[in-house]
Amino acid sequence: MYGMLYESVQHYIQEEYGMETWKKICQIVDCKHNTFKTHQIYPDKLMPDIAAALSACTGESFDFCMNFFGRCFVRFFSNFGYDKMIRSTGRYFCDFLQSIDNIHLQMRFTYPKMKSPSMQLTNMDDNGAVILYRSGRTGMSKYLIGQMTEVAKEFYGLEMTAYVIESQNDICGGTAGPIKLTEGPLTVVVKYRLDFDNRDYMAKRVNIVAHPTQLKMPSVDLNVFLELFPFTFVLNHDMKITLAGEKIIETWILHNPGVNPKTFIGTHVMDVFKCRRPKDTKIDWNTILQMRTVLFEMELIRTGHNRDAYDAALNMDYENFDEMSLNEAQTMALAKADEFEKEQEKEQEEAAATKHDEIDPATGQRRPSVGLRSILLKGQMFYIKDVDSLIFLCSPLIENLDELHSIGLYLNDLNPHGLSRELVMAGWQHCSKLEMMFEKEEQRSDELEKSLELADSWKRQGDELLYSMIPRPIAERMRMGQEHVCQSFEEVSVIFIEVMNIYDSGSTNVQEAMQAVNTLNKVFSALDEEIISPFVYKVETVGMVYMAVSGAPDINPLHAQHACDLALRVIKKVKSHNLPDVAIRVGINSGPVVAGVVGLKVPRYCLFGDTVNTASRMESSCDPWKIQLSNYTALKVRDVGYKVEARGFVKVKGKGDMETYWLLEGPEE
Ligand code: HEM
Ligand SMILES: Nc1nc2c(ncn2[C@@H]2O[C@H](COP(=O)(O)OP(=O)(O)OP(=O)(O)O)[C@@H](O)[C@H]2O)c(=O)[nH]1
Repeated sequence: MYGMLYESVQHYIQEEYGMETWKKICQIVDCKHNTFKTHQIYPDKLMPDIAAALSACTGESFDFCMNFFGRCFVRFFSNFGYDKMIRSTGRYFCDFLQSIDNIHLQMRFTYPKMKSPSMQLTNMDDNGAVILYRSGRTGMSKYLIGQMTEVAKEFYGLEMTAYVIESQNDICGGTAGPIKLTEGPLTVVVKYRLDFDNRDYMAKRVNIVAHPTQLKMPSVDLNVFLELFPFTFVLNHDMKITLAGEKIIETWILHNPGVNPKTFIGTHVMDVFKCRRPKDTKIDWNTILQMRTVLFEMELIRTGHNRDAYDAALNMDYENFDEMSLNEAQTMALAKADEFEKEQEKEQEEAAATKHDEIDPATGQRRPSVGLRSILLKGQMFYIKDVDSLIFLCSPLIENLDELHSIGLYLNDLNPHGLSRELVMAGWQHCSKLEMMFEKEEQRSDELEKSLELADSWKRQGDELLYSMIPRPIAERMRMGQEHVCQSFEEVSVIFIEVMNIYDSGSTNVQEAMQAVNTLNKVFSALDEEIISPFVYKVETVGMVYMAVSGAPDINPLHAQHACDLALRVIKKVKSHNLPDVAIRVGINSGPVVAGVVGLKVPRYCLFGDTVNTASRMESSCDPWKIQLSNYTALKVRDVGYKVEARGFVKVKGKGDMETYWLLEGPEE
């Protein structure tokens, strides 16, 4: 189903139920589309699925939601200017109800793959009307009620109530899908009673019938009709073709080269035509008599090329074949047969080359057939009392020049007074203009999608950069506009790691400096890989020193263990890199700190307090490849199974003698 219907649903759900509800619905139905493209086709099941999800989110019934979507569509398409089309269908609501099919037919160029429903008015009275809806889609019957209710109110100022009189296959559809009792597509048929004040319309009809001065005119010979409408045909009570215009016969021969031309007259209409609209209509005398306001679409059946039958029609005797003895018609027919034969072979090769499933899985729509198109006649069935027959007054529905050619017709075949020629030319211009517009729109929406993806990736990179400078929870709070103030923490564990023997600061050798940077980058990257948020957070690197903390900004009672685990992991990891001469040493201390973001240009998350100073001293007074813990930290982890060894008293700058410990191992796994 075209995206336009989904755009209206998304627009009004966001407007009336809020963005959060829409996001929740997208989650429930697993819809990945940020936006719906008007002219793109999406799976039909999405509509009932969204209704079921909205029903779950709001507690409204499924029918209420589908009705709401129908009303949204009418309100939404007014933004596209289609309201003018609705208002121009007629003075009264009944005029509109009789034109819905035609409205969709006008949309064929804009929505070429549209599979619109058919609606026909079967009865009307002062208090309303009865309408018959047919569709190949399930779940839309309440949607239609919403549309008609909204049109009656918005465009005709009428309060209308509608209810279902009888229905067939009217199930809600969606992911569960329609329950197919028989093979082939499901046809939904629903008969509605519409109650509204219809007195003006009924009164108008009486006046028109009663007043016009009906001049007594001589009756017209039916053949005149057939000249005026060369694609017309006449049906008797058995629905057999008794008369037909020359163009429809000629087209039929063209499409059935192997069949005797004379068999067209006298054949049952359904042996040479398929009734495309209204869908699933029983073609018998009484039914058709009731449907004289309905627009029919009849498609000519093509039996394709059949050489043997063709020759029979030409009663050719190939044994004593003498090209010179052929008459003109036979020569033409023979040439046509050869031409068709070549075209059929080419099409069969093309069809084989591009063999694909009949139904496009993405949209559930039937793929267009390959090869010659048959002709579609659109018109109305009129009863002519004088000859007690039905006449199908119609014109070919041909959208553009390509289709005209594919049917094997020319502009001259189309009756000059009809609109078919204009339709073809307009369609052709319209199509080429529209194709250009579609391409532009597709380009624009693809560019939009790309720029959205680019913006997303920039945002992600920006976030990563930000989180590398400021812990995520702090950054999120600042992004919400919360002023970040300093925070004090009762107890954290601060870890200092220094990379040793990496560079002689007195050296002026550029090569050595670059080597040192590369090695340092390798080591620091290895340390970064061991930082597991939110247990440990990297605070900064200053020179050869890497500083981390556990217990801030996310409070963590196991901060001492997590700090020791990190230290043990990094010693093991850096050792495994076997970098020549390089060593590291680690110092850890636990205690209170104050933490906050400082600076505007390059904001940094910093820790303050003596705990930090002491942790730094634990590192700067540590031996290579060792982990030195302050007394407080060692006692904390020793109680939970970490192996520590007393180092004794160490003279620590600015602290005097301090009792410290080596960390040997983690708790038994
Ligand atoms: C005037 C502007 C209108 C436009 C541009 C329009 C266009 C469309 C389009 C594109 C579809 C989707 C068909 C597909 O994707 O195969 C559709 C379906 C539908 N339209 Fe319209 N339409 C219009 C008016 C109406 C009105 C006034 C009604 C009824 C009151 C109506 C009844 C429906 C229904 C019930 C469907 C659902 C499809 C189904 O049941 O099979 N439309 N329409
Ligand atoms: N990387 C880093 N080091 C810190 C931080 N706070 C303190 N230190 C270090 O911890 C050690 C002890 O700090 P203080 O007791 O203030 O010593 P100081 O006199 O400022 O500096 P020294 O010259 O090292 O004695 C010093 O080497 C500081 O560089 C910090 O936030 N980041």
